[in-house]
Amino acid sequence: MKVDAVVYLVDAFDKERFAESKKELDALLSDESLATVPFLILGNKIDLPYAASEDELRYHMGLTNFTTGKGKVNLGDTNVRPLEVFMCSIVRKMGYGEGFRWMSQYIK
Ligand SMILES: Nc1nc2c(ncn2[C@@H]2O[C@H](COP(=O)(O)OP(=O)(O)OP(=O)(O)O)[C@@H](O)[C@H]2O)c(=O)[nH]1
Repeated sequence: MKVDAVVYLVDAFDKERFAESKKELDALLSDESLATVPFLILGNKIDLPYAASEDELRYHMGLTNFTTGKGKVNLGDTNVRPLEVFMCSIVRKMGYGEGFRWMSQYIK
């Protein structure tokens, strides 16, 4: 089975479960069959006042200095896997569009 991309949705409000979520994400990130597959990490529920910020989420997921940049970043002639964090609110229909647009540039 060919996987084009991975979208990983984290509940940014459920801080108690960040460690659990990081563990699952690490397992996917270290899966050899996904080594070159773009990863979109969505931090959901930012409409809630105590939801984690993007920086907090990045930190707790162990992604600080590991994300590859928003906007158009050409990784074509590198073997760097595209990975970015976008914050969103699914109920408010906000934020994930940017994430999916970012991801689409890396899908052949
Ligand atoms: N405030 C808010 N609630 C949301 C959002 N997206 C989903 N929900 C709510 O979250 C609930 C579903 O919940 P989760 O507990 O996140 O679901 P889950 O990931 O399937 O379950 P767990 O594995 O137990 O976390 C529903 O009541 C949704 O309405 C959002 O962007 N903002």
